[in-house]
Amino acid sequence: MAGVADAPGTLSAGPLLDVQDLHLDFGGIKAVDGLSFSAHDGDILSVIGPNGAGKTSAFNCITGFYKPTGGKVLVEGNDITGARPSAIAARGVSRTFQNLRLFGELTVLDNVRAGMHMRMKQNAFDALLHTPRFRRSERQATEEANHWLDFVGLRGDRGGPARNLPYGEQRRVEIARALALGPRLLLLDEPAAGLNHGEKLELLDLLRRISALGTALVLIEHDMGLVMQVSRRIVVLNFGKQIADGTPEEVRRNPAVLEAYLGKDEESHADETEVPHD
Ligand SMILES: Nc1ncnc2c1ncn2[C@@H]1O[C@H](COP(=O)(O)OP(=O)(O)OP(=O)(O)O)[C@@H](O)[C@H]1O
Repeated sequence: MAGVADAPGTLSAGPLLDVQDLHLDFGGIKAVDGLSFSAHDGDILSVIGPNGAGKTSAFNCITGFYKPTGGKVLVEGNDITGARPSAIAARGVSRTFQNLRLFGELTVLDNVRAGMHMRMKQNAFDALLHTPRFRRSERQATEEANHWLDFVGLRGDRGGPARNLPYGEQRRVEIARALALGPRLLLLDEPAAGLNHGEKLELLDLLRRISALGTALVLIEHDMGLVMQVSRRIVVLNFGKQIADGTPEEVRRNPAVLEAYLGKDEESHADETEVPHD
């Protein structure tokens, strides 16, 4: 049987991520109540639903921050259900958080380099003596960090503390840090939150470029304009239950989805981004 101890990178013809009948209960609250979906290389999939629908809880189960009370999560066919976040990250699963989790006092570059250390071959001896191997790998880490900061389009100062950057720039740094892990699968929790219109357009372009690298993206996002433009598929949750899974067009017309959002129309349209078609 496949397990967490299997060799990483096992090739499989199946989906990259396979979530099967996932459940998470908090006492009497069914935060996630039977979620199933899968994602393949380069996919862009969004998980949407009203506030409290269970989206972040589902992300936390997939990435090991919560232990699901039922169901399975498979990455490349390997069962990672309930594994520690670091073990899941080592499988090529990276994420960002709804609330930024940068090290504010560290430089922008160091924040991104911090994302790489788990895959760098260094030991305490190398670091202490500043061996040629240590210096080489530090140089390589800096080059890679700069590459990812270029990739996300960071304009601000890379040598200063991360907290000095404007909010939209900090969000880019968080994505650069997640990319520096070299993920096969990247989960982004509300990447457009707090961004202005121009920044949302840049985010849309960035998401497409990440997907073009072959990395699968799963987003939680409230901005329906962005979701409808960028997603290949959309999974809809309401009160923990999965009420739809389909293309943007299918989901837009689904009566259960319309009902879940009924009365929230004005609110959801208020932050809608009009983004150009291809
Ligand atoms: N740590 C927790 N303890 C108890 N209940 C929780 C906890 N985390 C989430 N919940 C509950 O689980 C349900 C799902 O919450 P969750 O944050 O996953 O929803 P969400 O769809 O991500 O919402 P939002 O769009 O507002 O971020 C809610 O009823 C919430 O109150």
